[in-house]
Amino acid sequence: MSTDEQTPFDRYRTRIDRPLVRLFADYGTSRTRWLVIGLVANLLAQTASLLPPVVLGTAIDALFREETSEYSLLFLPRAWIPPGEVAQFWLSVALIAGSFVATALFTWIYGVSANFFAHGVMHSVRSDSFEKMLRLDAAFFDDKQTGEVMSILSNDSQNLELFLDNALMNGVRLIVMVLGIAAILFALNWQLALVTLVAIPLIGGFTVWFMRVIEPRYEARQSAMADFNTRIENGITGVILAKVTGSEDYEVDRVRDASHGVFETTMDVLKLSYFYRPGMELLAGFSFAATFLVGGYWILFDAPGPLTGDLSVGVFVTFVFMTQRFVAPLAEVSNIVDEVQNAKVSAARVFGLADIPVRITDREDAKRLGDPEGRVTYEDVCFSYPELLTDDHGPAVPDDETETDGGFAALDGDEGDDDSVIEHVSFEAEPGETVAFVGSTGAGKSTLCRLLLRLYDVDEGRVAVDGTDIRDLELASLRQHVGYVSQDAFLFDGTIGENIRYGRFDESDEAVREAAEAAEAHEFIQRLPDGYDTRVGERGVKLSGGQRQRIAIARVVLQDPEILILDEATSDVDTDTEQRIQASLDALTADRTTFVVAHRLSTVIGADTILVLEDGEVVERGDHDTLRQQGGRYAELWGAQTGSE
Ligand SMILES: Nc1ncnc2c1ncn2[C@@H]1O[C@H](COP(=O)(O)OP(=O)(O)OP(=O)(O)O)[C@@H](O)[C@H]1O
Repeated sequence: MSTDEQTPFDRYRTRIDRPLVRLFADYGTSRTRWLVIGLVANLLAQTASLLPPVVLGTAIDALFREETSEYSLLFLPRAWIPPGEVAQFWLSVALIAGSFVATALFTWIYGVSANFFAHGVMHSVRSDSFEKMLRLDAAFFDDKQTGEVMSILSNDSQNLELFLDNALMNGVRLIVMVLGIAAILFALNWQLALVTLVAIPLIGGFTVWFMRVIEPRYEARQSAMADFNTRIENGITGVILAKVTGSEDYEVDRVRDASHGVFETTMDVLKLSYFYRPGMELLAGFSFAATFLVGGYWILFDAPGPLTGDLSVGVFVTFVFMTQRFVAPLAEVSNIVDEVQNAKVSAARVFGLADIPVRITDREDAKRLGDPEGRVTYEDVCFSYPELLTDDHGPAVPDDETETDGGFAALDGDEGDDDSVIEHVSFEAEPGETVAFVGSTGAGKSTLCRLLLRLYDVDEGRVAVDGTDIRDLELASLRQHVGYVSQDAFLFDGTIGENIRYGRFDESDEAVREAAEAAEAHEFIQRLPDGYDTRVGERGVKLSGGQRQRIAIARVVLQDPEILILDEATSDVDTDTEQRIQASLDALTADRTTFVVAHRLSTVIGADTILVLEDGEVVERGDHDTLRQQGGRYAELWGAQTGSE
């Protein structure tokens, strides 16, 4: 995917307004308790940590100097201060020790609560994003979206986590520190406080500028990361193809290019970050140096320049300590800004995914498909694959709220019917009948099957089961009654038993074995070292194509649906096995409505109806004998395959 090509994710992402506010609104509110406890504890921890320098300053002036002044503390009522230097000394010790203990205790409370909040939010974000991904229309996965989704689940989740547990709490700490310190310094000596705090507006201005210029760079980096993930994903999935075509160098170059994109965009971010970070430290350092210079001069000589009054050593020491205390959190502003910016972009991507409308879903008044008889009707069905709109096709994002196509547009539309995959197809399959789709490659056979599963919706006409439009049925109940064995039988990493049981998780071992027997799979499974407990490897790579297909057939036998789709279900097995499977398939399909897609016409001889498709249109229909006698396209195909006239 080139970076100038916008994916639906990009399109919905750019519409997200204030993503971090939405993060709190959607995910934070149910966990406010933890957030509030965390914030309060953080506040108390930071306040307690400010006490020691104040107590130290007072102790210096009231106890340790020759000319002592009165012992008074900003936060302690005068009546609570004991008379006598020794008692005051012990009070100081107790206050300093107590504030360290309080800081430790509140830091622990805030750490635990803040993390409960942050990780709780992340848990929900991750699970919701995955669920959303799984519920997206099949058409999304026709495009290269996997890398994007992977990025959201890993990279973006991590960014949000950093924001929620680091940036948020450090931000609060920073605000408490700066405000708390400013208040204390102003109360102690407002003139010197002005000198110390003069850097604050500069720091603020510098930060606002930085946030403005860094945001587009973060977006570019995130996008480059997603491109890279997509490339890697593709590279790993296609590793065998790359090997057998000797294209390793080509793949490596493509990944290298994508990686270089990540490198360049990351450097763009870092160059600016590393300008900002030392800049911030310098400004904070100036504040410290200015305080030391002005305060030191004041004590050594007299109030400098326009400043007036006295400055005691104790107050000066408190200033020096306090200024240092706020230099450190200020230097952290850069990290906080980094994390906030990253999180903004990531949250927008998370909500970009969340906002992609799902078109193929249950209608509000959808009916459950009970125990269907299995009559299937296609009425004047037209279909073309939806295209995820790019700029060439107009905006994918609905311009007004009435448009609900979810960023899809059918390819035909205004551009004529050139891209139509199915054109005005009508037929009916009575319960228990077998209908075969034959025709040259790309004629639309598999597409017709996918329409019955509602992986896509028809553009015109309707597909009905027992007379009800499948768009009016609950999707799950429809799919429960339609079994599907496709050309490329997919297996999950897991055991053979688990794969047969997939979708019917409660079935007994006995039922699994019977299903395998019906699919002619039991024999080879038994010969495997761990039988039904043998792991099949990622995507089932440890099994042959034919073995995978037989497991997929066993899965559908176990499902026991009223309607069955066998889309080249036996294309990967040898003729011998095919004949054996065919016998069991015949038993399986006898009383079910069955759709068979097959290139080997010998497998469809027994079908009640054979539909011959050409470019999405039914050009011939009838049973085997009728079609052979017609001497048309079917007879031609039959002749080519069998060598007979
Ligand atoms: N997911 C998709 N997105 C866009 N176009 C598709 C998609 N799947 C198939 N097509 C196109 O639709 C047309 C019909 O494809 P389909 O898979 O239905 O053909 P088929 O008759 O089953 O072919 P085969 O015998 O090779 O399996 C083809 O032109 C194909 O390029």
